[in-house]
Amino acid sequence: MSDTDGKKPLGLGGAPRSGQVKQSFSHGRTKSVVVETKRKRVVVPTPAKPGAPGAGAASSGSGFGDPSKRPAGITDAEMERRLAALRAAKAREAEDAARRAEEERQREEDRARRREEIEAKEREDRERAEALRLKAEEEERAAKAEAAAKIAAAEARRAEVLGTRSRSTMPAPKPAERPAKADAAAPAAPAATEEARGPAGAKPGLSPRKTDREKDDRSDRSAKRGADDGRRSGKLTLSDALSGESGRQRSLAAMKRKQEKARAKALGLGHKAEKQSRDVQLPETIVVSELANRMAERAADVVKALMKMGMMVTMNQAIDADTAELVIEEFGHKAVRVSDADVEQVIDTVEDKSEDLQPRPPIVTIMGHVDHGKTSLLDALRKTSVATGEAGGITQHIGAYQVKTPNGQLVTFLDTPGHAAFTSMRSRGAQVTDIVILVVAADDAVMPQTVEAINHAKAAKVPMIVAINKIDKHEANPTKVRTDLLQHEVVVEAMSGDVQDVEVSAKTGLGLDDLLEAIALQAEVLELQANPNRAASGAVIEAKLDVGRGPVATVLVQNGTLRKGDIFVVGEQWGKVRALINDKGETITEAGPSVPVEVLGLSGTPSAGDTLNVVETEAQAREIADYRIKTAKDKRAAAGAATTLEQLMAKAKADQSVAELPILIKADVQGSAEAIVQAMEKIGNEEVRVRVLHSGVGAITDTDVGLAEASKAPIIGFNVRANASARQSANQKGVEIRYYSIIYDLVDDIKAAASGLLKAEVREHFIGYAKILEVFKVSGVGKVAGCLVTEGVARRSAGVRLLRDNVVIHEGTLKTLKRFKDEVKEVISGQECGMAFENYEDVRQGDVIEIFEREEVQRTLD
Ligand SMILES: Nc1nc2c(ncn2[C@@H]2O[C@H](COP(=O)(O)OP(=O)(O)OP(=O)(O)O)[C@@H](O)[C@H]2O)c(=O)[nH]1
Repeated sequence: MSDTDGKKPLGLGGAPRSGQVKQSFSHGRTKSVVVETKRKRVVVPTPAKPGAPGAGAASSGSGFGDPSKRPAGITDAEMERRLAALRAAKAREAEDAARRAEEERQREEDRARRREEIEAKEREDRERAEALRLKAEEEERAAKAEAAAKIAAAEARRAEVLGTRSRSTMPAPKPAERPAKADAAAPAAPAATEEARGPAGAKPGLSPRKTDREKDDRSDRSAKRGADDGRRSGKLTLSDALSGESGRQRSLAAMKRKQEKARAKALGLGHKAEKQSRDVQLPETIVVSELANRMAERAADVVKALMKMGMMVTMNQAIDADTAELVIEEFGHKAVRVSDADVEQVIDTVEDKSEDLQPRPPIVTIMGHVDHGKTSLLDALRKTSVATGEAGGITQHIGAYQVKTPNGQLVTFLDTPGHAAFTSMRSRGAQVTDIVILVVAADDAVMPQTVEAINHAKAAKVPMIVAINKIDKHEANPTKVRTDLLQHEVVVEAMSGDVQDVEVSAKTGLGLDDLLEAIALQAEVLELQANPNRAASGAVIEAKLDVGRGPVATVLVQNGTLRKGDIFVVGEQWGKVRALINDKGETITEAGPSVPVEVLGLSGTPSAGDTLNVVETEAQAREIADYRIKTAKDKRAAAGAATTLEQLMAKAKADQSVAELPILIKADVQGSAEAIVQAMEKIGNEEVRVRVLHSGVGAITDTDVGLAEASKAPIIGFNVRANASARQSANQKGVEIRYYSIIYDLVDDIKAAASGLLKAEVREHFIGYAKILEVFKVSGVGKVAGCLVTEGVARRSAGVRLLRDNVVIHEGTLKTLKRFKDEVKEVISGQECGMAFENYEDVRQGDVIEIFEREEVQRTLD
C-alpha cells in the first residue's frame, strides 16, 4: 500500500486500485469508464507468539503484526493503538479455545457417567424382570400341575366308571410334561434378549405367547439397528425406554391372564364355558343397565362398548334401539326388535283349553229407572239393608256382592248407579256383565231410563230378565209393564216371548227366589266358564283412595285366580297384592273367577272399567304401566287439540266437510234441558246443525266428560256445575265446559259457534278492463302485454281474466303491473301499462283483460 496516492481509504485487505479512462465514440460522444486493477496480495511473515496458535493468521494481509513494517501514512500512536487491539483480540481467542477444551472434557466425562448409570439401570431392570418371569413361571407350573392332577383324577374316575376308556382319547397333559414344557419356554426369552440388544432386548419377561405381529416388530427393530448396534450399545433412547416399559407391563398382564386362564381351565377341566348367544328383546329405547341385564353381560362392559362406539353414556341413561342393536351384535347376541306396545305382550292372553274350563257364577247387573227399587232389590237379595243408610235414598256407591241361591249356587251382583258405569266399562272393553236385570216398578211404567237400560243391554248383547218390582203395592199393574215393554221390543215370557219376567217385591221378599231361579236358569243357558288355574285378569268396578289403606280397587275377577302377593298391572297403575278383602269385609288369600274383591297394594288409583292383569315381574308391570301412562298422555294431548268451541270452529273452517256442532247439555231440571235441546235443534240450516249428543239433569260428571272427549264436543252446563273430579278430568282431557244461566245467551253463543261452521260467501267485484295493444318479450319476466286501461282501474293485487273474443281463456293473478319502467300498484282508466300474468304466457294483441276483486263475506245463522 506504499504506492497509494493517499486519496484512497485505508483498508486491511488488498483493495482494488482504480482509475478513469475516457472512451470516445462516433459523432463526438464520449464516456468515462472507471478501471480497477487488483494488486497482488503480499504475505508478510510475523513472529508467532507462544500459546496463541492462530496468531500468525491474524497478521496476514496488512503487516500490522510487525511494527518494523509499518504502512505508510500511519502515525506511531495509531500504530500502537492498532497493535494493542490486535494483541487483546489474540488473547481473547486463546482464552476461548482453552474454555472450549475444558467444556468438551467435562461433557465427555458426563457422557461416560450417564452411560454407566443407564447400563446399571438396564442390568437392574433385566434382573427384576427375570425374577418376575421366574416367579410367574413357577406359579404357572404350580397351576398346571394342579390342573393336571385334577384332570388325572377325573380321568381316573372316568376310567373307573367306563372301564374301557383309554387315556389316550383324552388329551390330558401328563403332570411330568408340563414343567418340561414350561422350562422349554424359558430360554426363548434370553434368546430374544440376545437377538435384539439394548432396551428392546431387555424384555426377558416377554411371554412366549407374544403375538406374531409383536415378534415381527421386534425383529424389525433389531434388523434396523443391526449395523450401529455396537456403536449404540448401552444407549437408552426415549422411544426405546417407553417401548421397553410398556412391553414389560404387557408381559405381566399377559402372564396374569395366562394364570387365570390356566386356573379356569383347571376348574372347568380344560373346557372354557361356551358364550351363550341370546335373543335380546329390544324396545324403541332401553336403559343401558337393562340392556346389560337382558344380554346377561356386565353393565360396565356395555358402557365400555358404547364408549368405544363414541357414546359417552352412564348405565342409567337410555339409548335408542339402533345403538342398542349394535351393542347387542358386538356382544354376540341377537336383537329382537319389539315396539313399545309390545310391552303388553307379557300379559297372558292365551286362550284356555276347553278341558281347563270350569263353571263360574254369573255376573248380574241390575238396571232400571230411578226409584224403581234397584238397591232395595239387591238388599233384599243380600238380606242386608244398604238402602236405608243411603242419603236421600239414591245409590251413591258402586259395589259388587255375591249372593247364594236357595239351591247353593253363587250369583255375583254388580250394583251400579244407573247406566253410566255400565257404558263406561263397556267402552273400555270391560264387558263384565253376563245378565242384566231390568227393574221396572209395577206401580209406575216403562220410563226413559228403563228404555236406556234396554238399549244398553241390547247393545252389549247381554240377556235380560225383567223384574217387575213393588208388586206388593195395591196400585201395581204388572200387565201394563209387560205391554209397555212390547213397544221397546222386549217380549216377556208371559207375552209368549223369550225374556224371563218375574214379579217381585223388594219390600216383602216376594218372588225373590223365583228371580234367583231365573238367573240360575239363564246362567245355565249361557254356560259360563272360566279357568281358575291361570294368571288372573279382572275388571275394576270401582276404585278410591282410602285414607288409611291407600289406593283401593274393587275388582271383579273374570278369569284365573288372584292371589295375595301377585304382581299386576291395572290401567295405568301397577302393584303387588298386599291384601284381598271380599264383599263381607273378610280378608281372603285368593279370589277365583266371578269373585268381587277389594285389592290393596296399588301404586295409584285406577279407573272403573280398567282391566287388571297379573304379570310375572315388577319390572314388567312397571314397564306396561309406564307405557300406558305415556300413550294416555299422548292421547290426551291430541284430544285436547280440538275440543274448545273456538278450536272446533277453526277445525271446521280448515275442514269444510264438518258441518255439525256436537254438544253435551246438562241442566238443573228436566224442563230446562228439554227447552235447551229444542232450541239447539232449531239452530242451523241445510249446511250446519247442532247435534246434542246427550242431555241430562244434574251435575256434570266424569261420564259426561268421557262422552264429550270421545266426540270432541263441549259441555254446556245450564245452572249446574261440574263436580271436582269431572273438572279435573275435563282439564286433563282438554274438554271445554261452558256455564250459562240465561238460555238466550246460550243460544246466541251456540248460534255464533255454528255460524263459524258455515262456509264464507265469496263475492266478486268487477273493477276494470284493459286492452292488449302489443306483446313484448322481456328477458327474465317473459311475455309482457302492453295494455291500455279502457275502463275502471287495473290493480296489481286483483284477480285477472284473459278474454279472447269474449271467451275466458285464462284466470289468475298478475305477476307484474308496470307504468313505464316502474312497478305500480294501480293504473287508472285511459293510461297505458305493462302487465304480465303469473304462470301464463299466451297473451296476444287484441286480447282483453278483465280485472276483478274477491271479497269473503262471513255468513251468520238467522
Ligand atoms: N212398596 C215397595 N217399595 C219399594 C220396593 N222396592 C223399593 N221400594 C222403595 O222405592 C224407593 C226407591 O228404592 P231404591 O232401592 O232406592 O231405588 P233405586 O232404583 O235403587 O234408586 P236409585 O238408587 O236412586 O237409582 C225406596 O223408598 C224403597 O223403599 C218394593 O218392592 N215395594
